[in-house]
Amino acid sequence: MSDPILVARGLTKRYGARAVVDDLSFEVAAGAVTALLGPNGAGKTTLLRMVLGLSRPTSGDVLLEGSPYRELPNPSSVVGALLDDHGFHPDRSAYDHLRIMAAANRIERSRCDAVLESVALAERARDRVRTYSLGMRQRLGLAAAMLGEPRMLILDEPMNGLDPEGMHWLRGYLRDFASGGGAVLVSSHVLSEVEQFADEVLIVDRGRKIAAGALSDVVEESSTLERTLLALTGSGETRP
Ligand SMILES: Nc1ncnc2c1ncn2[C@@H]1O[C@H](COP(=O)(O)OP(=O)(O)OP(=O)(O)O)[C@@H](O)[C@H]1O
Repeated sequence: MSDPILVARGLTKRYGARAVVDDLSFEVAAGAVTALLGPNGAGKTTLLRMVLGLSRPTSGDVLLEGSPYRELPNPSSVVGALLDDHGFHPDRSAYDHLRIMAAANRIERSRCDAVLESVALAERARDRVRTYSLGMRQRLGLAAAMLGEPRMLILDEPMNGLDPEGMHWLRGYLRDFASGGGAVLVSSHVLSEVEQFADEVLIVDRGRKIAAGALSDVVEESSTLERTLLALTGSGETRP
C-alpha cells in the first residue's frame, strides 16, 4: 500500500455517554478506493464530518497529509467532499455555483469549465439547478469537490437514489480518479454497491471497527462477512 493520505488514531465521538464513533484507527491510501461500510446509524457520517473538520472528536485525531483538516493551508487541494446536503441554490446555474466557489477559494475560473466537462455537465452548465435530476445534482456536487484539484475525494452515500446508469457512471469516475493516484473514501450501507469497485474496505457498526483490509481478502472470508453483514442488516438506530 502506498503512503496513506488519511490517518485516524483512536478517533472517538461521544454524545453524552454514547460513543457514536468508538476508538477507530485506520488509514486511507492514495491510488485506491476505500469503502466505509456500515448500517444506518453506524457512525459513518459522524466519522466523515470529523475528517472534514465539521465536528470535533471527543478524543483521538484524524490527519490529512499529516495535519488536521482545519490546519491545512489549502484544504481544497487536499480533499474534496460530497456530503448529503449540497446546499445548491435552485435558482442559480451550475456554472454560477462553481464560479462563486472558485472565487472564494482563490481557484482559477478556468477550473469551472474543466470540472463541468469532467462530470459531463458542460452542456447544461447555464441552466438553473432546479431543472436538474438527482444524478445531475450529484455530478455538480462532484464537480464542486474537484474544483481545487484535490488528492482525495470523500463521498457520503453518493449512490443513494441514483439509477443504475448513474451508479455505473459514478463508479467509473471514482475508479479513474484512484487510477490517477487519488484517494477515495466512499461510504455506503450496501456491500453490493461498493464491491464492484472498491479496493479496500472498512466495516463499522455502532461506531466500532468490525473488519478492515483489502476487499478481496475480506470477501475471501465471505461466510464471516456475510454473517457480519446479515447481522448489520436491519440493525441501526432503532436497536436497543
Ligand atoms: N448531533 C448529534 N447528537 C446526538 N446524536 C447524534 C448526533 N449526530 C449523530 N448522532 C447519532 O449518532 C449515530 C450515528 O449517526 P451517523 O449519521 O453518523 O450514522 P451513519 O452511519 O452515517 O448512518 P446513516 O447511514 O443513517 O446516515 C446515530 O444514532 C445518530 O442518531
